[in-house]
Amino acid sequence: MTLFDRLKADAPEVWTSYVDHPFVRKLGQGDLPLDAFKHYLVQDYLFLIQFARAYALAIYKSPDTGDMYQALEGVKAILDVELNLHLELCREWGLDRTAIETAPEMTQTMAYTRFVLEAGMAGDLLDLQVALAPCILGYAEIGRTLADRHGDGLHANPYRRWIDEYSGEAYTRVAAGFLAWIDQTADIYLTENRYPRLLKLFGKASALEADFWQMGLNYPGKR
Ligand SMILES: Cc1ncc(C[n+]2csc(CCO)c2C)c(N)n1
Repeated sequence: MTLFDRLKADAPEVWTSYVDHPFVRKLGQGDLPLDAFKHYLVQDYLFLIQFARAYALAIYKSPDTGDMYQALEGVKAILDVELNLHLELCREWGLDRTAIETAPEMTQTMAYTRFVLEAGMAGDLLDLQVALAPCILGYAEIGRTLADRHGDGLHANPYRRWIDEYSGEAYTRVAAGFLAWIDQTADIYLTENRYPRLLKLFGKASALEADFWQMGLNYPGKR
């Protein structure tokens, strides 16, 4: 069993509250209000800036160069791919980079990103990876679930691009690489007596992901 499967099995409720959140269901059904998605995506851009810093911290916390290169791939995936995908989508709604980067950061965005950064600063690479895991592996699970559940109707779904991105081959490979990377670190650092603390980090990060979706549903101007 992978460390990720063990963590999920020990935190089933909070994990489901994240990967099966009403925001995710609506995204898959295509009936999520566009204003909710826009609000989410602008905050997600701000989230990713901090997340790139967390991945950069993983380079600093790496025990060897193999880990450093793995973490570097994560930094590049965010700065070269993810942020540009967000900018492209936002441009279609008339929002440019300056508008997004000067948008006020929501409390939920701040809470989640600073939590991950703090987990990494206070701990070792394994703590940081466990705090990052719901984000990296949860989106792969969500993408796969939505593509399986709504595959036939996706051509008519306005959020198809997002679902295609996270269910696609390239992202599936990123997630598989991350899954193997955590287990490799666990082989070095994991002892049974530190498992409860890792489970707490995993549960908290998953809860903060669910809060992030909820923030999207509570978009400004919602009646
Ligand atoms: C709130 C929130 N959680 C997770 C992701 C997913 N994600 C974050 S960084 C990254 C690229 C990793 O290589 C991916 C897929 C997101 N965008 N926003």
